[in-house]
Amino acid sequence: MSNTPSSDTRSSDSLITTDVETGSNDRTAESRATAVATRDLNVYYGDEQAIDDVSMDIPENRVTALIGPSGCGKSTFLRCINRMNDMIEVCRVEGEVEFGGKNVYDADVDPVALRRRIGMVFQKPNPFPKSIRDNVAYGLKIQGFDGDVDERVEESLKGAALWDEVKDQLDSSGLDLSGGQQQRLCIARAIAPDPEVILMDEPTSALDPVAASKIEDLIDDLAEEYTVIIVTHNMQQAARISDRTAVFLTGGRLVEYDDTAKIFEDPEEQRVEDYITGKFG
Ligand SMILES: Nc1ncnc2c1ncn2[C@@H]1O[C@H](COP(=O)(O)OP(=O)(O)OP(=O)(O)O)[C@@H](O)[C@H]1O
Repeated sequence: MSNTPSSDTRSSDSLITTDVETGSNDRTAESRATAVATRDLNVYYGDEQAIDDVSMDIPENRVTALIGPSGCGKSTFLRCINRMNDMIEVCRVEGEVEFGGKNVYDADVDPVALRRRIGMVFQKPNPFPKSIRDNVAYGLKIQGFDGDVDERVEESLKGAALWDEVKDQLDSSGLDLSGGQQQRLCIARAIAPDPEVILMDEPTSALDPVAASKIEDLIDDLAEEYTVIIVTHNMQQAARISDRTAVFLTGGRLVEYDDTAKIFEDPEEQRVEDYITGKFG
């Protein structure tokens, strides 16, 4: 969302070569059911068009990366999926986002219920000024969860690879954790309501390389259970962790969308090659 490049972002742009490591995970390339599909999606902020007629099928239980230069609409696209753009008054969405057999923009879709099924993790870790336990339990309370909250908190913290580090301090403030731990706490909070899809908007760009690397490993694990859609400026990160990559270019156009290895090793479009080899962006 920010317009400023951050520590782990632009520096890597010119490093993409044919040696770039892609598809290091164990997931196979077999075709998957579609978790989320957009159809003729157009998004405007007032008179300015931010997404231009994007139709895209996003596979379930895979990591899909959205890459492209600053301002090309990646965050806008991500926010359409769970209707976070509803919060922006000047934002207008045309077209469809299909999820769970419905267009999420249908009048009878409750955005709050939608966001329980499509969780979100932001660029800057944003824990609540509450205990670690309450941070994770927060969404459960809102949804009237009637199971064992402590058990779900433990499962979620384990799922976010944080349990071992915090199990003896669940009543301490989430704000006392390191940045990387805070981001994993936010991931635990996002997975506690047991969503199907997790949206991540540059989740490592505010973190040091070690913390970022832990989150990358975690994203790989999360794809076992969830569909992960991630915006990143860091092309090496996209190459390392994603199965599919969508390249957006100026004006919110989806220029190429394919298996990650294909995008990084043999893209169809010259503009995509120029972008990933650092000729612009
Ligand atoms: N809340 C908003 N109000 C008005 N215009 C906006 C708003 N958010 C984004 N835009 C505009 O929409 C376009 C796409 O922005 P968006 O943040 O989606 O791009 P991005 O690719 O995620 O950028 P970045 O990589 O810098 O985060 C830009 O021209 C931006 O200025």
